[in-house]
Amino acid sequence: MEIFKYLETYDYEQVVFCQDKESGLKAIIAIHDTTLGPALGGTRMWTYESEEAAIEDALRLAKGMTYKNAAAGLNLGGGKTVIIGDPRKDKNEAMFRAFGRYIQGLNGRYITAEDVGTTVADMDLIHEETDYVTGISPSFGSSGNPSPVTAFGVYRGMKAAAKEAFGTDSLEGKKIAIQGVGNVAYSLCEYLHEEGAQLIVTDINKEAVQRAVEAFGATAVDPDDIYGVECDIYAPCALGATINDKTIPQLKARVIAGSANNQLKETRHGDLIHELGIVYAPDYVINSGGVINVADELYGYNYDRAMKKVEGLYDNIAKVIEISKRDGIPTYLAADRLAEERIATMAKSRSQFLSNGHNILSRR
Ligand SMILES: NC(=O)c1ccc[n+]([C@@H]2O[C@H](COP(=O)([O-])OP(=O)(O)OC[C@H]3O[C@@H](n4cnc5c(N)ncnc54)[C@H](O)[C@@H]3O)[C@@H](O)[C@H]2O)c1
Ligand SMILES: CC(C)C[C@H](N)C(=O)O
Repeated sequence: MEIFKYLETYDYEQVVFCQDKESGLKAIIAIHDTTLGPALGGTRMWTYESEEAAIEDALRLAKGMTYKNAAAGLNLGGGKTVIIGDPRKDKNEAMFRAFGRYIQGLNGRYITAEDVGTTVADMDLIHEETDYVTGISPSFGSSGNPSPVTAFGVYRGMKAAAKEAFGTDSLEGKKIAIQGVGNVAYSLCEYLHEEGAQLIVTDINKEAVQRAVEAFGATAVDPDDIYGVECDIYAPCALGATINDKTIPQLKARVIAGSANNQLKETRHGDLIHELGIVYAPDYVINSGGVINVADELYGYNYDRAMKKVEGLYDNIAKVIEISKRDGIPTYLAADRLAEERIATMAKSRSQFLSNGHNILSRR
């Protein structure tokens, strides 16, 4: 990978490599764009096949956060961290403390939170070293685990997409196929069950499936069978890239709305589902409830205020659908347009000179 060429092509600002031999920390902080404000994005801990794969993931995820935060209406830029390691075996206190010091060194250009493989307890350790961390324990007056709020946002966005496909946003009696019933999807199931939807679930973890079957009367299917089940809505809530050449021909759903990041394997798959008339709620718009929730901590966390904002994801998805119809483009492109237009507008409105503590006048 020619790293500077890549950074230049996709307009990245900064990449920071962090290592601490004693604790085993190997982390990459990628800051994509801070036009709207400091870069906020979670820390993912994962066993990568190679260092190059880890760098690529950090870069891809950081750019995704620029778009997610912009489309969510947050005054925040995009960044992300990956820590190379097995979250079940390789974590220790010193590692997260060392990482916290690296974040502090960025002096507020990057703010972190949870992502795959990291928890509220890890954020609390980072918080020992820096204030530039969110999603820490509610005992600090913070928002804690973002997953239930992400789920609420997915529920609201799903209703908006259903309105477009079925003419009503009621999910009562709708058959909804859910891939992965982890943290986000279990809470999502609660909302859907409450509204009277029929749930079909799958997970590679049999206990997670059993829990959903018992709590919500869900029907369980094998992981490979979820794409082809008779349903109205497909909710990808596990990994990315599940909308691809192999799965699209199997889909019976008229709506795709789920929490997973990077659902389209390639952008052309977004074109394909659009041509098939499937209403796709773009991943980074519908799953932005978590980041909206943790971002509220920056104002002094207020649960009701955060939930009110997340409730508004119904309107965000409706807006994306409206742009898609107005401009005759797939919804994934409409979402990009929404984010890019906001960044461009704010960049213009900020071009006015503002004196700060480090300009020449202050040194006189
Ligand atoms: N947690 C949040 O607030 C949040 C916010 C935005 C986006 N997301 C995204 O939503 C998705 C789910 O997040 P989560 O926090 O619930 O994670 P999680 O790890 O709690 O849940 C994911 C579930 O998917 C299952 N799974 C993995 N591979 C599978 C497969 N091939 N088939 C079926 N099931 C499979 C896992 O066993 C697990 O139960 C992730 O893609 C994450 O990046 C989460
Ligand atoms: C800041 C975090 C809560 C972000 C979350 N991991 C996401 O992908 O949106």
